Amino acid sequence: MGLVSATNALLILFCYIVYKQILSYLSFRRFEQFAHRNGCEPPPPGPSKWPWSLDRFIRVLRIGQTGEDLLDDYLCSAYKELGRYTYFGTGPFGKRSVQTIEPDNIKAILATNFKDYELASGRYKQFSPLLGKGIFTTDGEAWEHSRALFRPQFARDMINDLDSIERHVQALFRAIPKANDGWTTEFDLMPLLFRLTLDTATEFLFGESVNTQSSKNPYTALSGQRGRDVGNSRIAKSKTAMDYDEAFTIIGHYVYKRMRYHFLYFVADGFEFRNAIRTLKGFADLYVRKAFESAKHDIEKRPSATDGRKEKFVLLKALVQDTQDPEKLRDELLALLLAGRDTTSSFLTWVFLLLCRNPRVFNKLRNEIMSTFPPNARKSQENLSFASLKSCRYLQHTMLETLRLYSIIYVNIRVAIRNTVLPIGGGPSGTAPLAVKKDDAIIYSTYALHRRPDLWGPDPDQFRPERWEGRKSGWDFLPFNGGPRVCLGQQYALTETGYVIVRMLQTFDKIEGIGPGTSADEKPNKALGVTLYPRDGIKIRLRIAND
Ligand code: HEM
Repeated sequence: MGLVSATNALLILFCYIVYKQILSYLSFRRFEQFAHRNGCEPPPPGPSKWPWSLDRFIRVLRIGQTGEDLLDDYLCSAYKELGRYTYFGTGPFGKRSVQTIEPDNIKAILATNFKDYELASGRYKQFSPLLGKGIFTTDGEAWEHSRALFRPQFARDMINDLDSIERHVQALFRAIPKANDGWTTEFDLMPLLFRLTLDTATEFLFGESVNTQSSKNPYTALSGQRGRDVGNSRIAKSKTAMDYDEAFTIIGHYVYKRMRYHFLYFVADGFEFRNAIRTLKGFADLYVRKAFESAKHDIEKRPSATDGRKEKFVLLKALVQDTQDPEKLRDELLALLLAGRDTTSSFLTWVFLLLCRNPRVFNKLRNEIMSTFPPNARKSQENLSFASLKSCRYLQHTMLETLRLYSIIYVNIRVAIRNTVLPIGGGPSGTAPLAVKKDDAIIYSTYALHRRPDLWGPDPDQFRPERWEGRKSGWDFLPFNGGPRVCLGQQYALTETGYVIVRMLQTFDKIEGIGPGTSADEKPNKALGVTLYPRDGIKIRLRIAND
């Protein structure tokens, strides 16, 4: 009896496998016909030598030991080796992918054929322990809903509130250690910038800053203040600024590992990761509680309280009106916080590292800032606005050049949800369209795109803001992505970064590099996490300006 049922089970399994093979064959036939109908030709295979690209997979896994630069030595060099900007790869278990840095192809994925793609299910796996189902891990109606909910937060008048940024910039100035010789002492600017953006992002997004910079020592607890502000929760009392800082960093490391480990992503897990996630979730819970408290307060409040004035949009309030589910609310808040904090701080860090490595640009930019925004600090604040920052050309060019060289979200991925076509990259000359099969992953790196010599000139690795003179950016420059899912915080990030640069250069007139990567003859090491940032921070001294 046992033998009969085992034989039956084997037979069923065999039939199932045959059935799946037939389905797969038919689907491939349909795909080939689709490719033929659309005049598509295949792209060249990638540079891997072993089946399923296992050699490249192992190389990525071992990058920590070999010391290779994942972006320069692995990713960009593959395009150089092949002499092509689009190639086809087969990953573990035969998973198909197209790697491309053709502007037309990226435009097709992100805009023209947007409906043919979704965010990789891989992203959900990599981020889900932290973000759950937030704007970064959803597609379709759920994503549209979140985006519509957030959009009013990014309107021009919301971004233009530079007073609140100024308060945090003042806290940054106080945190910079001064010596008695008119210079600062040697210090690492990076952690201070990361704290600055956590403070500004929480104020901008949630109406109340965590003020990590304002405690006497930024590494000690801030719980008293937070406890009072957001209700005496246990979490508020037990966590410190350092915890949050560290939690963000730890999570960044794990997300990077999970990306590198590909289908083995679940191996990059453990107590440290889960603990960091718990810390951040606790952090977001402070704001969830605040949102519920203020919603309750609004219900109790009499309607005349607004005095007929147009009420300011308050994101927390809008979120609470939308959902009463605390977990959903927390997922949304965490997604926004991660988007707002790590990106802008990484961007600011690269700006100052590049200025430090390029004294010529530093001096030119400072001269332009000092003539555009009068030197008197008080007056200069009044002159600073979204519009005046935009009109300071060399400032804008310096920011764009930084984003070109160090694209903060350095690599991205989409998955085809139906058979579709990419306009370029197929055939022997690479000019034919190529067919994309349902479930194929399209991987595009803006880091590599921004360093293509045919698009950016013979010196794509050089920091030269002047290259932006008279240049209009299109699909060859995508630090904020493009199409319907373009970054919501783009203008906010550029305004905040421009503001911080102006205030720093008004206050300090010389920058002297001390740590690794701060001089022009030494390549800075990169750290890849959720964002791309300098691995060694920026160890510098600054001279306090007299003008
Ligand atoms: C230099 C700073 C920033 C860079 C380089 C950047 C880059 C990006 C990129 C590349 C995406 C697209 C991700 C994807 O679809 O795969 C994105 C999306 C997004 N960003 Fe930013 N970002 C920055 C700052 C900010 C800030 C400050 C905020 C909020 C305060 C923000 C909020 C968002 C949101 C909500 C999305 C999701 C849009 C959607 O999926 O519809 N970003 N950002």
